[in-house]
Amino acid sequence: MQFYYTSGPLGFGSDPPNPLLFSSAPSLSTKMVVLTDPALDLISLIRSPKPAACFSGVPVVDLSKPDAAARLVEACKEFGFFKVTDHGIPVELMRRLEAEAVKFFSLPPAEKEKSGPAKPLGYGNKRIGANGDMGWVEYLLFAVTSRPLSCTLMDFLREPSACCFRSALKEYLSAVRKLASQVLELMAEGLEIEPRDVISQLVTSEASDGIFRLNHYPPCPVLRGSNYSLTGFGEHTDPQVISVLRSNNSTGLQISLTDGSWVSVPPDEESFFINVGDSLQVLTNGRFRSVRHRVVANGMESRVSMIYFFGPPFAEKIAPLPQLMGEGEHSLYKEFTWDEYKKAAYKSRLADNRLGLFEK
Ligand SMILES: C=C1C[C@]23C[C@@]1(O)CC[C@H]2[C@@]12CC[C@H](O)[C@@](C)(C(=O)O1)[C@H]2[C@@H]3C(=O)O
Ligand SMILES: O=C(O)CCC(=O)C(=O)O
Ligand SMILES: [Fe+2]
Repeated sequence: MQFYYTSGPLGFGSDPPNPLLFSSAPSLSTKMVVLTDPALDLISLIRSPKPAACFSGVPVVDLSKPDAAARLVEACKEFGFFKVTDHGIPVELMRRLEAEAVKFFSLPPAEKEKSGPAKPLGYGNKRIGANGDMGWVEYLLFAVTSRPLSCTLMDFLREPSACCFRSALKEYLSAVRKLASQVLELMAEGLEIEPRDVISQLVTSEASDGIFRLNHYPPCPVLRGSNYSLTGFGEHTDPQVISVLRSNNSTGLQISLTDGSWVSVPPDEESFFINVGDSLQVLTNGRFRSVRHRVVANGMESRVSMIYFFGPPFAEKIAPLPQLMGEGEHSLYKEFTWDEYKKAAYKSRLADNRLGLFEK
């Protein structure tokens, strides 16, 4: 493959024909590629064609079944990850919000950039966080609390034309908040600890630090016809208690198993995927593992994901729940507040072992 360097913008799907493509040859290995400066970033994101195996073992927790609490605890211990079905949230609501997100991401770059750059909230494009991480992704990151949504909205969402986006977002957030409460209460039940809301109240109080993210991984024309892929969102664990993820029917999400191998999570647009975050690993003194995950974009599909990250109030102490500790059991972690952890997390790179800093 040959690379030529030019200057000019490297855009996403809605832009004019991609300037990276110089010839119409079908495979990456035979393509002549003209590189714009930002395309240098693209090279670092290209991954070799080593596909992760499609994993049929993702634990599925049917919330209507009596064994939900036990299954969920088992999944959190083994994988830190599971899929939730029979959750009662209408798929139409998920599709409504997804359609609004797609509309936003289809706007001309200059329009989208009015809501950016993400610092860390707002519209972001390829740059993830403030410490040099890059991914083939554009996104919107909002702060969401149980306070009125209007407190935390970006300008474009305040405009009368955004009323459908606003109402879908509001309804979706409220439904997912209820789902998270239900899941966290089932966790307490499965762990046999009281009160049942001991974990859920951490993330549903007025002061809880909730973040909502809409991610768009556009197709990448350079990779069409090749079996190369791109780093969409690099490997990491989520710092919060849990993250509730819903995506369209595209592949890309991968999780790391206990042996360090990566497997691909089969998509399911009608279900939710739950990640155990670092804070829940600490609250359970390591019984639950916070799952390392990443998104690999394949260049063909457009992936849209929406993730609600449930964090505790800033002043909350993150320490193992006393109800859970066995006799003589010590905390594996130094004491810290969510504020301290979040500040440290935001100084780290995506792939860093953030909890390592707080291990005893
Ligand atoms: C590189 C970074 C992006 C991130 C903040 C950080 O410095 C390390 C944690 C990252 C993460 C991962 C989960 C969520 O997507 C996120 C919003 C979060 O709370 O922590 C992101 C942060 C981000 O994109 O700003
Ligand atoms: O977009 C996805 O499917 C997952 C992204 C993710 O892990 C994150 O935003 O923290
Ligand atoms: Fe994540």
